[in-house]
Amino acid sequence: MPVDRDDSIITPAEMSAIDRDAALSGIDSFRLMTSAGTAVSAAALRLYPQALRFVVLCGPGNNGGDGYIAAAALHASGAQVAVHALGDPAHLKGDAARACAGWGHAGEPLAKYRPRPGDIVIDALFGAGLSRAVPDEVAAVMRAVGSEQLPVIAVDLPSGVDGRTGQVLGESFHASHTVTFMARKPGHLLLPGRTLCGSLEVFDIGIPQRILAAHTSGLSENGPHLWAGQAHALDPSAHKFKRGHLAVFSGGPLATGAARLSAAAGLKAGAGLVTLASASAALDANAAHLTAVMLKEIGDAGALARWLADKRIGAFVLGPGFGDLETARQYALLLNDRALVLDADGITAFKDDPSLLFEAYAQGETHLVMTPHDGEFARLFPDIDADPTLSKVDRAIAAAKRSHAVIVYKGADTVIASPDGRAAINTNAPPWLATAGSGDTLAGIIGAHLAQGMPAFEAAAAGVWRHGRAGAKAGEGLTAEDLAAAIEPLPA
Ligand SMILES: NC(=O)C1=CN([C@@H]2O[C@H](COP(=O)(O)OP(=O)(O)OC[C@H]3O[C@@H](n4cnc5c(N)ncnc54)[C@H](O)[C@@H]3O)[C@@H](O)[C@H]2O)[C@@H](O)CC1
Ligand SMILES: Nc1ncnc2c1ncn2[C@@H]1O[C@H](COP(=O)(O)OP(=O)(O)O)[C@@H](O)[C@H]1O
Ligand SMILES: [K+]
Repeated sequence: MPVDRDDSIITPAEMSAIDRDAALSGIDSFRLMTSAGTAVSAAALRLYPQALRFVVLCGPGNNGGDGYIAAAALHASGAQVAVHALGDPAHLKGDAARACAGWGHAGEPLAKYRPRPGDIVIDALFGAGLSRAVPDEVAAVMRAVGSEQLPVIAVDLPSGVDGRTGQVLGESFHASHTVTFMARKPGHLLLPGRTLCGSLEVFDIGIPQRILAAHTSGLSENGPHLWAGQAHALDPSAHKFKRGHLAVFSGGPLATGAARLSAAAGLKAGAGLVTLASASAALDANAAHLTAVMLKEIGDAGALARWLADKRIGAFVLGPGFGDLETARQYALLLNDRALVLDADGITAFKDDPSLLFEAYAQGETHLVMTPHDGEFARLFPDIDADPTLSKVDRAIAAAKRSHAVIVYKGADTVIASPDGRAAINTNAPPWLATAGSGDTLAGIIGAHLAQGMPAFEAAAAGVWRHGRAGAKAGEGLTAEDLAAAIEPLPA
């Protein structure tokens, strides 16, 4: 897959490796810093031409170095500039020391900064090098700036946000704008980091694409580049079986709605046929509500085993509203050589013995997609969930490797991860997707993709993206029924 800096996401560790490689290939690191700091000053002048004063807060590392460059450029443009430093600037090293010398004015200590109306704060305290909770002195300035509601332009990352995880280490700035360099870091897209960045600008400081490509791990923002070539335009000679047959398992008589939402979404997402498999007790309730979706009586594992002789059924969705955990376990194990989306109760069914599920799906190409929310994730992967050092991306990848499944780790920052280490962070989901039945709809869309023969990672990534688009199109106040109706065609 070609590496595109617009889609790629690089960790701070990868950024350091890129930086080292750039230096080895003869690129002058001070020029990179100059380029970075100048981009920050340009953003400040562009966004806040009315500023009475730019206050640049400079830290002890290269993030601070970018700050000194920005301060000098703002001063040269005639703006009023004040610099406040954390620690003694005499201890700065390398490029940061050179940038500070270039600024050439005596700065004030950070603790002496008193925010005043008309200030625009440039946060150059910590970037990629933040390694622990910010000191109390920094937290106090963050609170003071926040209570004055001053605009903050963050250099690389809002200080306090961990670039690898998006978590806040102690306290952080809430930026109105963030200028980062080269490519986005996970902390710009994962929560809560995403909400603390304000508008995000990625500035190309001149590191060549080949160096980026050599160090990216396969993490990107979710989008059509991930399934390019896997989503086929409709063949004029298509018939319904060619467009894929999806089967969805219904819950009991009082819990049939979730599976119908999945089934309706699967049909709308492009499966040629969708069949709802229902035990006899729920047949009447389902029959009364189905039109285009077909209905089949499947009451136990024996009936399912007989039905599986029909190889045209390309994929299954098991879990939404299903209820009966023992039967869910039996069905999931019977389906182990078929493409399956396991959601909700289908996931919970394996909480006491997850390895039973993982071993059943270990053979061949990945053909299981699991769609846990936080609670379901913790049930199947309690140790991964409990490890505070892992980011949401790390957790999803570790879970995918262990379970031999594509993991769709849901939430406002859904992460899709494959056992082969590929991962994507989704960014197009509006908050009103948090509504009952929204996850059932997602499972149906992914099921339709699997039924059409898309590989599991691409099917899942495209499903999450279409789900987000449908949410945006249906708009605030949507219900899960509206969501299915708003699913748009998949761009080929
Ligand atoms: N990598 C690159 O190619 C480029 C990096 N640049 C800048 O360099 C930054 C990274 O620089 P550094 O690696 O020096 O890292 P930082 O400047 O983010 O911070 C590192 C310093 O802060 C200290 N530190 C970390 N956490 C602390 C805490 N909680 N309390 C007190 N001190 C703490 C460290 O001991 C170290 O001295 C990037 O964020 C970016 O702004 C730019 O100059 C452009 C080029
Ligand atoms: N704040 C949010 N912003 C965007 N998307 C969200 C948010 N909260 C939840 N979602 C999405 O909504 C869906 C909810 O799924 P789930 O928790 O299984 O609910 P349900 O079981 O009611 O269908 C998931 O796709 C999730 O990623
Ligand atoms: K910063």
